Amino acid sequence: MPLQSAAGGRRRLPCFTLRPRRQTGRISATLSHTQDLDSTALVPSAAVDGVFSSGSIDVDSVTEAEMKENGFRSTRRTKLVCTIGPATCGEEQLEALAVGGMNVARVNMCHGTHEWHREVIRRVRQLNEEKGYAVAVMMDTEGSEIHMGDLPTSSARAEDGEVWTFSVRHFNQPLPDRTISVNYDGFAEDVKVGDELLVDGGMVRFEVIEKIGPDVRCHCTDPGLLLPRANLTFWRDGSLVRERNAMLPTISSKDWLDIDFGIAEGVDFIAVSFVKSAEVINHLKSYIAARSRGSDIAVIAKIESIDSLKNLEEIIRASDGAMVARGDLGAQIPLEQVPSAQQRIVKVCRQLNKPVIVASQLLESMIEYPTPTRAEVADVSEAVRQRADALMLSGESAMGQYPEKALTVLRSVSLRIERWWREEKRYEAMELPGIASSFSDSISEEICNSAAKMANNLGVDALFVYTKTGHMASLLSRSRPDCPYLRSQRRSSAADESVGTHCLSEDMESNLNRMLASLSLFVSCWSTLLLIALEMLTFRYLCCSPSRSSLCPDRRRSATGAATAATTLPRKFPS
Ligand SMILES: Nc1ncnc2c1ncn2[C@@H]1O[C@H](COP(=O)(O)OP(=O)(O)O)[C@@H](O)[C@H]1O
Ligand SMILES: C=C(OP(=O)(O)O)C(=O)O
Repeated sequence: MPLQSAAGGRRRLPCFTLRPRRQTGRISATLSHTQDLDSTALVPSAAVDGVFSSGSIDVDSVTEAEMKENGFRSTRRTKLVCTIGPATCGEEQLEALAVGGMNVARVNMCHGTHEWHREVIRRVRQLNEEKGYAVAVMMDTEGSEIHMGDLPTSSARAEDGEVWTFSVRHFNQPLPDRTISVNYDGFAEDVKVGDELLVDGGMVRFEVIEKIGPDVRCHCTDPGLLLPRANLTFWRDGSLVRERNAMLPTISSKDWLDIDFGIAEGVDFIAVSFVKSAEVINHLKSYIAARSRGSDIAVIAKIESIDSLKNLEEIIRASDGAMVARGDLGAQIPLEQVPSAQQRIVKVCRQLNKPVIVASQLLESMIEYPTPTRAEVADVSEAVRQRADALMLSGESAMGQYPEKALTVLRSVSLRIERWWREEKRYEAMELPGIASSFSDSISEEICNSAAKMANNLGVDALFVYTKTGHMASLLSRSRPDCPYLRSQRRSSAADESVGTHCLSEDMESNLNRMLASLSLFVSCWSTLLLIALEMLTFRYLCCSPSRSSLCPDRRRSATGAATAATTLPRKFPS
């Protein structure tokens, strides 16, 4: 369905943005698991993203297709992040991912040049503009990790018993045979003979057998594939050696240049690698605010180190979201602790109302094979069951042979588990401690918790939230209602109003009536659509008989200033 632009022109509007700053009046991408119609903010998980404005509902073309195919309640809530690399950087490949449900394109600054990343970002924006997708862009910083340099080929294989040299010398390509450059000058000084050297968290293992100046000769003990710029950690007597590494700044001078690039390119998210404390997040946020006034680039903290686990709550509070970066995390803590760390991070994010991405090796075997292992499917299912907001593909989409198939697996497993959750766990209470810092916030929180519960108990098709800042919508999504919600956000900045998006009236009833009329276009196949609407300004409970097409308000006001409304939308077309 072509969508009505805020300015009145007919065009498709990308849904799913993080912010409307350059695309005011369009739907923008979120990481929200909850799909909200009007995702102009980074909303934690649960709804259909889109904007209700000027009497129309704007959703991106993929969500629109999903709504038509699966119905409101079964639209996908789990957002999908794809790392873009050589396998997916072309226009056609990017479009195939967008069609397949990619919500966020991630570019990893560890690889590629600014020109390469700029071109990818331009292509994503162009797809949004021209074809109605709403794919957000996430820039991931390299961070101050110790890693290998580039390899002469896209990968190399280290075999059992082979001797390889890790060197801090600056080589001209091609590198000598079985030689790997290391980015950290202190490496040769820090390691000791007998240390264990883990590539990519243990995908390949070596033992240090000799140090010769800048060269460290190692014996391969666990063979495997070496990928360019893979992370390196070294272990001594069973413990990670991290003293020197822990002293490195979280954001290196190269990262600052990349961040400037990201700000200039208007990325939607900046993911910060190896965050150790909340301080760096606050610092980056101030930097972004100073560099680009009015910018709402969301800062995602990658939880991938012992320090980040130690300071988890304060880091998540300071950030706009978090990523469970299991690749590097698994190199810093024993592998068997990664699942419980993931569960903890997801839970803290849910509680603090911050979106969380579960990343790395979800479908690792699909780098080479067209079908995932059963264990990988179980891993994806578990992340969805934990109610993570988003799942991320890394090598599977960046350099794998089956990026689209991997995305299809993520999408179908997410949909299946979400449905299972709705059907089987319908009345399971959520453990959501209060997070409000004021009485009025507490009111919002209680309303949202109750509305989600009511929506689940009544089996409603959608929640409608009328929100000024997006806060109510975000609180609603924290409760992960079974149904999607539609967000009407009344924008208030001068910039927004100047392009005519300040379009909702104070009269909730008329907003709802207009929204219902628009909604009927999406729900032609259902007999009724039961809605609950929330508004903070006035308390109203609205309902209407299934046979009436407009709201029949049973209005009750209270001094608290909270509001809910429920209505049914009649069948529009014969089944
Ligand atoms: N921009 C790029 N250019 C080339 N290769 C890339 C790019 N982005 C990702 N890759 C490849 O995909 C793999 C997985 O991507 P990612 O998880 O982002 O990187 P890493 O594991 O190195 O942190 C990388 O190891 C690299 O081989
Ligand atoms: C996502 C991760 O980060 P990167 O790809 O930058 O190593 C990870 O370590 O899991």
